[in-house]
Amino acid sequence: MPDTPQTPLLDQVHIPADLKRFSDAQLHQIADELRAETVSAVSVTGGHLGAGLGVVELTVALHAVFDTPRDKLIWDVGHQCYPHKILTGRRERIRTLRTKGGLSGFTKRSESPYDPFGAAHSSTSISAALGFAVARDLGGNIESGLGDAIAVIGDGSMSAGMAFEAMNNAGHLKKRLFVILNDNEMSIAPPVGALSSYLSRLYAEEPFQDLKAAAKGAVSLLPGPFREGAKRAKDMLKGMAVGGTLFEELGFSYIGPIDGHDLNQLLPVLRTVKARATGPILIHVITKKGKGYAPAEQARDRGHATAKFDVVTGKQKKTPSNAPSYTRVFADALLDQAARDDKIVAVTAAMPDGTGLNLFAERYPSRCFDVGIAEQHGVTFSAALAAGGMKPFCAIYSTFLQRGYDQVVHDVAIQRLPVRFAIDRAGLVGADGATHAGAFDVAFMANLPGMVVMAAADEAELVHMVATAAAHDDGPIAFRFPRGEGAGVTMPERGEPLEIGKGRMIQQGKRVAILSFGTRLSEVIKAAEALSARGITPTVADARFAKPLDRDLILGLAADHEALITIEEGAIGGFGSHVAQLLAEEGVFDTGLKYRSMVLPDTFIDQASPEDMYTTAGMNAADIETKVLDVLNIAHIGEKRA
Ligand SMILES: Cc1ncc(C[n+]2csc(CCOP(=O)(O)OP(=O)(O)O)c2C)c(N)n1
Ligand SMILES: CC(=O)[C@@H](O)[C@H](O)COP(=O)(O)O
Ligand SMILES: [Mg+2]
Repeated sequence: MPDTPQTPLLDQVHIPADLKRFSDAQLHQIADELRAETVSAVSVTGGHLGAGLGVVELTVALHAVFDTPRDKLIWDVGHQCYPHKILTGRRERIRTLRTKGGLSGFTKRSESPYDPFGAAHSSTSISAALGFAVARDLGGNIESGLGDAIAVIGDGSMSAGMAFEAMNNAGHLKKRLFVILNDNEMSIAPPVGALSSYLSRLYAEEPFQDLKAAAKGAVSLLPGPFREGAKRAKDMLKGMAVGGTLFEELGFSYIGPIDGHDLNQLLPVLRTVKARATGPILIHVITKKGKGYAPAEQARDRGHATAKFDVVTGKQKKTPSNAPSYTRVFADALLDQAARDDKIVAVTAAMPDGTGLNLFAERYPSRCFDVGIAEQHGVTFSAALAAGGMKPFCAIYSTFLQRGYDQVVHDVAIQRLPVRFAIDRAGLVGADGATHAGAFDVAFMANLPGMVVMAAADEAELVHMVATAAAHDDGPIAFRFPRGEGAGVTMPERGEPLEIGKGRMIQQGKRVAILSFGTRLSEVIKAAEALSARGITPTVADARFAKPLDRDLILGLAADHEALITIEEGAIGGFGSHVAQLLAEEGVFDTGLKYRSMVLPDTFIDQASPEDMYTTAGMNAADIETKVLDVLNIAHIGEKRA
């Protein structure tokens, strides 16, 4: 594939309506050009590549047949939407994907009227499409108009409970609605579970589409070529009982499987359903993740996500790392614990590589469970594993754990079951932006009675926290750690369980104490060094625990200092709120203590590098220094930021 693609037809497409001027044969060429443009753009920005390449033809066909933005096209997750962005007026900015001030890597309402519903977490598209269909039928009125509603959902995302909740509701409401099931036999990792096997069976039987259509009398819904095949199949079917697909049982008409890379199939099918559908229809398309770009097709994850790369060789341009990633440190520490305790089991919700549990699965296949994109189930499953005498480590990104929150409360915390939550991607994550920020877990975990909540200040601490969690049998426990590489500290040979609810002193100083929870500690230390150079040496401590709080440490710091500042990589309502509550309850504020809490601001921060995002959040060393000077009333305005 060339580095700078020639795109003579694509150059004439500024909005999707332009596609309607081209013949079907020309649409084939546009699809080829769109694929090349997508590869070229992602080579510059990095990002989600494979999923977009797999839906190039589908994107062209949907936009050529339907009338967006009046028709609402809703991409599940949204990680496959780069070709859609190119066709919907954002081509000029496509090489800003996932960068500060640039295009989001997902669909986003504020970005374009062609993104009617934002996403980034999976399995929401059918609910959203149904909502638009119902709003349309009830006379809803929005600027872009309300036409058809089309959800495009992948086979991995289809496995989540939410998708089936929506199918159940849609089948009942019988609204005209289109669900395109984009089946590429991949999630981020190979998909798991019975639904995945079911889908494979659906298309393993070649004449299936004909047989099914004939059996259900849906022949008239199919375009010419299929109709003939179906009639032939009907003859073959005489006397043969064919059961409905799962989707038909849920009230959908089922069409497929069809080849999602063949516009000669996609265009007539979409045109037919657009002209004739009255109720909910599921169109099952078969595609290849990474289609058309060999390095993606051949990658283990089919090019799911990539760093910047060289288009010709496919070689990724990764910056060399100085320390192991937190994820890797967690994975190794867990393996170490698991080697000594055969009750330890691990649970991931479709993120084996992202959580590092792929290593656990390799070593202990029968003790590792990928439950698919099913965080709610994963949490309750872990709760029952704990109830059954196992020691589950439930490894879920902070942002995705939000989806399993009632299960955390109802199934884990209320029953005081010792589930160990390994919360990866805590804090601001960078290019994935606000949807993936691990901002809320401290707030939503630490308010639960009986939940222990820890944050690792560095990778050595993480090893100890894994050991602490393994040893903790008296109720649930959670530890959080960020995306990316560790601080490069000396690693302990082995993790040692920490005393629950005890922090540690880092340096003793005067006047002001900074109490850090999590990996901002390195910024705190930088700030402390800068302040020392000014003659103010702060006390620095690492809280380790947000729940239970180290009361002695906190009350001691409050008693011995004029001011106390807490800092954490989380939103309002987290560690700092618990500290404030303690100080208030103990009457410490009455004694005149100056208290400040540094938390993420009460806004959603758009994508940028994590460093830039923390600058926006006002949580880097310079901000901490400023906070200290402010609280001590030391004049500095203009001086530091000039
Ligand atoms: C609730 C939730 N859990 C996990 C993820 C992480 N994730 C993003 S894409 C993806 C795989 C989706 O697979 P599929 O829907 O088949 O799309 P494909 O990438 O194959 O096109 C996963 C697990 C997510 N975005 N949302
Ligand atoms: C789309 C999605 O949700 C994932 O692919 C996510 O982008 C992975 O993030 P990490 O790169 O932090 O694993
Ligand atoms: Mg898939």
